[in-house]
Amino acid sequence: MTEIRVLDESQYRDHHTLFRGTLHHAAAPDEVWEHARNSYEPGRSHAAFDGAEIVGTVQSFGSSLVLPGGAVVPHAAVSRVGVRADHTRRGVLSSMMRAQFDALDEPAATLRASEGVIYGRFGYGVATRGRTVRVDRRRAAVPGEATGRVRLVDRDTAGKLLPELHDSVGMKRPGAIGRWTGWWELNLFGNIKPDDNLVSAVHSGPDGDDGFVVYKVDHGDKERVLKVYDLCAASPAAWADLWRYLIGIDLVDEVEAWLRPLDEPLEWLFTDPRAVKVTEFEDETWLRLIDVPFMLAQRTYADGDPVVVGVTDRLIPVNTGSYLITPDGASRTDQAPDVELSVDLLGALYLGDTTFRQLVTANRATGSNPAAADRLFAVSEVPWCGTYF
Ligand SMILES: CC(=O)SCCNC(=O)CCNC(=O)[C@H](O)C(C)(C)COP(=O)(O)OP(=O)(O)OC[C@H]1O[C@@H](n2cnc3c(N)ncnc32)[C@H](O)[C@@H]1OP(=O)(O)O
Repeated sequence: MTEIRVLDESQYRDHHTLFRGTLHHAAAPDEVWEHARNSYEPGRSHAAFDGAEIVGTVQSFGSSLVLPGGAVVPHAAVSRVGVRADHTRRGVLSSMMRAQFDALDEPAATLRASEGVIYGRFGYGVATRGRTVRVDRRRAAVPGEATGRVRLVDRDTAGKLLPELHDSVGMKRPGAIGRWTGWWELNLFGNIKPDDNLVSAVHSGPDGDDGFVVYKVDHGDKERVLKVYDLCAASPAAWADLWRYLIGIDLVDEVEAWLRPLDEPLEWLFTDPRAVKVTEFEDETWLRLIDVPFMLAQRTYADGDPVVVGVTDRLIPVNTGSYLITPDGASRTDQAPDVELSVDLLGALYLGDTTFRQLVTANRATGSNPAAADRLFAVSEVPWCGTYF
């Protein structure tokens, strides 16, 4: 019999070690733990206990989420989900997920999934996706002249400047999430070996700093690949200048950027569209609407006739019901639904990555006129997060 408990500070390292073990990694050495410990926030780490032993973990970080229309709501970034191999497939994760939903104050949660079959049953749906691109540096040219300036910054400067810039520049597109202090420490600046040549560059335009890129050059046997980890820009001009800068760096064969927005118009930026090869499409954000009425009321809708959406939620039954969606907003209703779907699929639709028509075609939702719902849920920009955790 396992019991789910919220951990205190003295148990965080055991939590971390158990989770790493489920990914087949050894326990973190002290120098890595020094950075990882700062990502633990009070009251946000659950573990499953079998007697005195931890056999499962879940965790979340306090964050925010940008919605269609620009509203920003609190959001929980869920991570470090793992169950010890000798305790899997007996409901441990299911119990931890329930305990986590009960404990969370945020109306929505997102995660990155290790496998595609795990999280739908818990109400998470694929809400943003990304594409990995490789740019042949010698074939890529950006017409015109740079309009701003790109300057390299050292790691200490980047550690102060980039979080501020992400807050102002990176929180525009629906799907973007606020980065917590521990994210920066663990992902970009803390957990980096001294010989890792991670480079940060900041763009400034007429109104000051308005974009940045973080990258590293890998020296392979045959080719040198510049890998872009992070690229944010406030304007098309800053975005074009940052790419112009990247393809201008000497002793590089290819520029690879992982999980970029599906609508990033690189093929239109370079004179030769074939300089860009898409090497992968991947799901990025898995979104769980925890408070469905609140979340439906927070995003905006396009013009169109009113539609009633019927939602079923097995784990959080209070969400189950019908919602009237109009160009002015969303509210509960007793009317019969025009389209019906489960909460994981509402998560997939919510930011605009997929459509009712696609889900009805794939037999995942029902309704005779999905196009009417799609008109209301239509967005002008493909949602994308850009923050891996
Ligand atoms: C956000 C992140 O941290 S992503 C990282 C996720 N962690 C990992 O991938 C680490 C390795 N895997 C694990 O630790 C475990 O297998 C977990 C956490 C994925 C699943 O934990 P479990 O305790 O086995 O899940 P639980 O027993 O509650 O399963 C619930 C249901 O999901 C199914 N399920 C769970 N994991 C999987 C899986 N990997 N593949 C297929 N089905 C799965 C179960 O069969 C069960 O189905 P049922 O309700 O029809 O019986």
